[in-house]
Amino acid sequence: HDEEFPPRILDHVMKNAIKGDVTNVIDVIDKYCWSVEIAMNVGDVKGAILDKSFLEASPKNVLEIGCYCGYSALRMSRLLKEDAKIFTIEASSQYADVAQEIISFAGMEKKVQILRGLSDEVLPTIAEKCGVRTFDFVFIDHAKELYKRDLIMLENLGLIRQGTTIMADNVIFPGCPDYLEYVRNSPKFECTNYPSKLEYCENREDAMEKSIYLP
Ligand SMILES: Cc1ncccc1-c1cc(O)c2nc[nH]c(=O)c2c1
Ligand SMILES: [Mg+2]
Repeated sequence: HDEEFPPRILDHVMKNAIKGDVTNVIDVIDKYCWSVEIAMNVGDVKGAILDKSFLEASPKNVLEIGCYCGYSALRMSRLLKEDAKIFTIEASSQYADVAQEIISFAGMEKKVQILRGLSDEVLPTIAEKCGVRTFDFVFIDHAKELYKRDLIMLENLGLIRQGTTIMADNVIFPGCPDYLEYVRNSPKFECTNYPSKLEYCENREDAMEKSIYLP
């Protein structure tokens, strides 16, 4: 991916969005990505699917794996209930720097905490570091080859509980066949597929997969 997109979107947001207005920041990012250049945000169409599952779950503790520029963290933060929080893991310090700026510009820095590092390095200590026992909602949107490994890690570390909702982006494109096979064949997960399109595209199929953990 174009390494230079993050600084460009940050600059565009600072110049064109309303400081402290999270809905406007989201809208400005979507308009830019539809009109100027595609970026790997979950986007507005799949974002609406994420919103709906998020509201149904009404979570207190939220985990995101793959923050990128903070777009999906902002989408979820605007729907958070009182004293709820989002913890988002980002391995790229360049992405994390930009995400921090965008999240702060939108006024959501108290609701979203970025954890810098690789998911398999952050997850083992996240409970005590963040003062969280289990997560109520998890959004997986990082590298497709790590989805299955990280879900198994969440289970083994006891970071998900009876009823936790796990949403996964890109289960068609780029696609994560081993993850899908794992959750759909496991008796511990109730899965629902939401067909959609790749962000900011009209003609490429993608989908989100919702998995409710029922151990
Ligand atoms: C945008 C895009 N274009 C062509 C090929 C792949 C992608 C793409 C789309 C996404 O939503 C992604 N989400 C998380 N991590 C990714 O690597 C990723 C990549
Ligand atoms: Mg994605």
